[in-house]
Amino acid sequence: MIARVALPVPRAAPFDYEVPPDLAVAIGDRVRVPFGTRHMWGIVVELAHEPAFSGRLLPIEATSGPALPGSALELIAAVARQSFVGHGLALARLVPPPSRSRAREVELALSPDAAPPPMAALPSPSQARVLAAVAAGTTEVRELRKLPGGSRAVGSLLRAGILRPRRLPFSYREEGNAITLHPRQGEAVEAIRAGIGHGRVYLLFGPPGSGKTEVYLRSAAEGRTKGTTSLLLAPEVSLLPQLWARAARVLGSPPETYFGELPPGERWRTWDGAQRGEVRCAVGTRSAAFLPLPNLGLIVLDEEGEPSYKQEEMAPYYHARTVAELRAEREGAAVVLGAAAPSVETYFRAERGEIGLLPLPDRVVGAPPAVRVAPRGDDVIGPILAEAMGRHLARGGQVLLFINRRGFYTGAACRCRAILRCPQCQIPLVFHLSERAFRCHACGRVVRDPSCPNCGETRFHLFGAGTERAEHEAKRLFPQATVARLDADTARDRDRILSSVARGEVQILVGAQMVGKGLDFPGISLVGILNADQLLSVPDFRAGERTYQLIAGAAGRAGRGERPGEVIVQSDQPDYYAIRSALAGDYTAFYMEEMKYRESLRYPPFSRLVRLIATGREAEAKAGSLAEDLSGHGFEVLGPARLFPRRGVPRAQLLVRGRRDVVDLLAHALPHLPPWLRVDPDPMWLG
Ligand SMILES: Nc1ncnc2c1ncn2[C@@H]1O[C@H](COP(=O)(O)OP(=O)(O)OP(=O)(O)O)[C@@H](O)[C@H]1O
Ligand SMILES: [Zn+2]
Repeated sequence: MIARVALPVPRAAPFDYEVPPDLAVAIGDRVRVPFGTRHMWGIVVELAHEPAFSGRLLPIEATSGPALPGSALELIAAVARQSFVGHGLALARLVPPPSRSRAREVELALSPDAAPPPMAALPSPSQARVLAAVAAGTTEVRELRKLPGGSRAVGSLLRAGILRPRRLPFSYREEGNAITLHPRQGEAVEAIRAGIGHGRVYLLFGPPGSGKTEVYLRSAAEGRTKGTTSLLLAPEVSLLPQLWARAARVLGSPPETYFGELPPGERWRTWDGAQRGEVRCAVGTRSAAFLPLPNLGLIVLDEEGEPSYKQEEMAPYYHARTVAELRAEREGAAVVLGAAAPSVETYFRAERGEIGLLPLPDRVVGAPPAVRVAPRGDDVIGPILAEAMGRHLARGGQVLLFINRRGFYTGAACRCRAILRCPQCQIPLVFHLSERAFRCHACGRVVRDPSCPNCGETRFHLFGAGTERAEHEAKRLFPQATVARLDADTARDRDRILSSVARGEVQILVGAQMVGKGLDFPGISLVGILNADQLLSVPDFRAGERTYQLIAGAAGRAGRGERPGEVIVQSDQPDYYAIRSALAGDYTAFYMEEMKYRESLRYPPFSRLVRLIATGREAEAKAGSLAEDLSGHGFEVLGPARLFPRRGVPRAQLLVRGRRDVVDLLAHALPHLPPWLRVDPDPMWLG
């Protein structure tokens, strides 16, 4: 017997190995094989009697763990094809390796009102000490082990199911009172329920606070009564605690979690549980779209327009929406794309009837906020915003300040007018106060005492504002208030920060991207968007769409409770269509204008783009001859354009523009990619 094994090497077809007679090997099995002078783990994708390879075949050495289901193998093969990488590489990057889950924190597994354990199971003195400590709030295993007999006691309590590992990092709790759906919500749930099992795709389109999340959860609950499972995806880890807590309330039991930052043991636990059919519902970020839940009935992408749904850092490049739709086709799952500001591509499909449109036109809580523009001026927090902050704080409201850059100063200029740049990536360096140093946001390099490469000067004029500076200004203006900052640099404390905002202990929350989305904090009455124009300065065909999404999303955080909401947008270009329509909360007005622009330049949805990135020596020249080649084959090619180097490696890109079939045509034209070339279909960003 021959096994074809997909190995984690780029762009290679599966390799043939011999199955030793004493080893049982099935499709989907993880196997260890010799490869060159090394050993590698791969996955069996096919069994055959005749080898396709004429040389001597080497035997499989070992197998490990449960087999991957066929549906997951095929799904990942389809994703690998679309992003021009080998099946083995895609499997290695998308399927977590088996790993033991180690509890770092524990909690009591019994609810307080549960029946006491039987006499025979009463804890020993050391177990009693551990239980008392957990009940008193010590949840870290490291601390509990320090108690006399603690190590063994923690282990036996975990095995007995009296303690359980805490599913970090979620401490957010949602108190449940039953909600009666509004008629529009009820209709949406009904439509989605009917689509489960038929692979239908819907756009659930409603402004912030229109009750979309409630619809996702009720649909998942409907699916559960039909015996199907659900996947609920959010664009950011920071949104998972709330989604998790609300899902636990509506579904009656907590969902599992899956996202890149989870410790390996936890990731494997969720994946393996899904494979075994033990998971009914999971919440996660884009990578959770691959979780092999059997009987998948529903996949939800909340805030589907968010670019973070696209994996663009590492092959296989994929968009969680595409993965969801592949699963709709193959597994019959209904897909719900929820958004207040959908991507233009998705709205276009809904408008043409290619996917179902489920509108939720009204806010279910509070009234729409009052939105005002204020000139940007020289202050990070201008006088109009400062006045409003004072007013809201005095009344006990919470304030959210949104700024799209992190760091303190976002640029440094020399007297000779040179801008301080990363020596390897050429992008402007950002000053971070926390490190008292400059940092490159592309490669992470830290520069402590820079001097001008042009004239040697060591003093610079610092300009621009990021989250750190906004935090600093907020503290200066309101010394009595508790100010917290949530951005990629404080993400480790995310759970603590969000919980204290939820408890009302933080008066002013300053944040980048991640605070602008679906957070639902009823205490926030004022939202200030510090520099709306900054969003537009990105030279990209999605700049307008991003601007609309970020303003509308951040504005949607205001006034979700009893207090009426107010939004102040600092901008010097309030008449620019993306800003004007975001201020009015009018997505369709934005969409109409945006479509004119996209059509005039033939950008998506009027075409499909594929980005080809050449890296390494002679990148531009290689891209140039590839461009000639592809043009010769009838492709419309834009470029080559030189990109900023990344970590000192030169880069250049081509864009290929075509119709729906352009990815397939290109795959035919480029059957063997050279190692210096990467292919990213439907790119989010072109720069
Ligand atoms: N039918 C309803 N009756 C009363 N309250 C509701 C109803 N539906 C939802 N809510 C509540 O209204 C608030 C907003 O709803 P939800 O979070 O579902 O809206 P959303 O559209 O998902 O918002 P966003 O897009 O801003 O995240 C929540 O606190 C939710 O519990
Ligand atoms: Zn750099």
